[in-house]
Amino acid sequence: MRYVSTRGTAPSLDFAGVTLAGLASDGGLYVPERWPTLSPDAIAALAGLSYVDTAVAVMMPFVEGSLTREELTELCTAAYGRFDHAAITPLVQIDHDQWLLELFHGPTLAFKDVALQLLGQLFERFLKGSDQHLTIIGATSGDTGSAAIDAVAGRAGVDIFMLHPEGRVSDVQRRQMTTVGAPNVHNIAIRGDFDTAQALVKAMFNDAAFARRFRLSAVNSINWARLMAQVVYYFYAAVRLGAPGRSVAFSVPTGNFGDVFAGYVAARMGLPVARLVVATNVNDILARALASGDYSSRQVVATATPSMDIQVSSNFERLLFDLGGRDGAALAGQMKGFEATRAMQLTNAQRDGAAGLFVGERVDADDMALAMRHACETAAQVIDPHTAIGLAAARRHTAPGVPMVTLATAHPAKFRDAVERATGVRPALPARVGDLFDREERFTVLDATYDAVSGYVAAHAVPRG
Ligand SMILES: Cc1ncc(COP(=O)(O)O)c(C=O)c1O
Ligand SMILES: N[C@@H](CCOP(=O)(O)O)C(=O)O
Repeated sequence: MRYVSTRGTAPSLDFAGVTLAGLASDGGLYVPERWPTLSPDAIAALAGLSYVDTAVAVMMPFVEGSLTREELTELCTAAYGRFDHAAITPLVQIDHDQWLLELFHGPTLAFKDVALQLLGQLFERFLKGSDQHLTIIGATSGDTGSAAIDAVAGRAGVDIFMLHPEGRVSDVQRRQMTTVGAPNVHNIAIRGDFDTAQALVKAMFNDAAFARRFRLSAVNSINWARLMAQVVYYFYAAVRLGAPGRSVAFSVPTGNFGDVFAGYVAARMGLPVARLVVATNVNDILARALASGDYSSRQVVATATPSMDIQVSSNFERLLFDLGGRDGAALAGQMKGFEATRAMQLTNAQRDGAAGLFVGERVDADDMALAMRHACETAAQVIDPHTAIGLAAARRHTAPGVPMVTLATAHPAKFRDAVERATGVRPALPARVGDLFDREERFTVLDATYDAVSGYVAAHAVPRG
């Protein structure tokens, strides 16, 4: 499988190449040159398979040329060996048509582990025998950071620099990042919001001199391998609910548009997906874009769902590319315009294409709290605030007879204060992170400027040999 950039001019790469590169050299994002498909018979054959076997069947077409089936199986077995539920991503029914897909049984208690545990394995595999040192730079609104750090902490040949917005992540999220003592982990709290952190990371990739000096790589969902691994659980859940004979709808709490884009990929691969509900908090750029075509970024508002406090959704570019006829030059122009003005209008093809599958829903703080109480009272489920945004949106779009699956993206204990405020229940931290509040924190606070951040990375990273 070859991969092409959404902005049309970066060289096409194989799977190993895109995994190590992260962002394309023209500033675009890599996507497969075509969508592989699974026939209804192949989807039916997934019934009863373990998570690892499902993962191998779904991901194999994407890694062809870079990994054998045996190698992929080995990497998936190692990646999912640290999850504390035998099903890896179990489904929980909460009423007749509503389900939760629990994605938080990995080491850092959020859906990010599903992809990042695999990405850690992939980095090790693709760097084997190379004397190149990898400098991973990433931005997090809380969950990617801890999952990525867990995946690469202590690994030889890799340093990770993770930017988070100072004071805008939960105490559990911050400590999961800042109490990891491994010397290859560098936490940076920036005086700014997540969008600024993400822009700084992209600026380092786009700084040709900087990118020549260090072998940069990405752990954010700009890295294609992240999304590929997330496609798997859409198949795993839908097959358990009757696919390919029955269509299934998904509601996805959304920020950077990675998780829900993985659902789009599953649909492009042939999974019968009835609807993808793009659930946002009041930072609703995506809900507005899907409703009116107006993709214009506003000031980020801090909410009880900090991981979704995002106004520039990185992966939306991948959707616009695919729906706009895969015209890299046109998309590059559209994105450059957005970068300059923080506003753009979707084309008719992009709007109409999205309308067939996606629907956007903005959920405010009151409806989020109501959804948390509803899950507690009717199904005895304590859910985290991000999942509650998804559930509230799901309940507005459930059609009789079509199973609606809300992606439960984080363990409620990561957001104990918000859960307690809404439900009166204070979720206990699972034993695997039990001593989090006894460990010493280590991070550097920097101004959100390019010079401050790139200077810090340059001073601590290992240059190319
Ligand atoms: C708990 C949680 N829910 C939802 C999201 C949004 O996911 P995405 O950025 O893939 O849209 C995030 C952050 O990515 C998250 O950490
Ligand atoms: N919510 C995310 C933001 C980064 O998203 P990513 O999926 O692109 O890594 C987080 O938790 O950091």
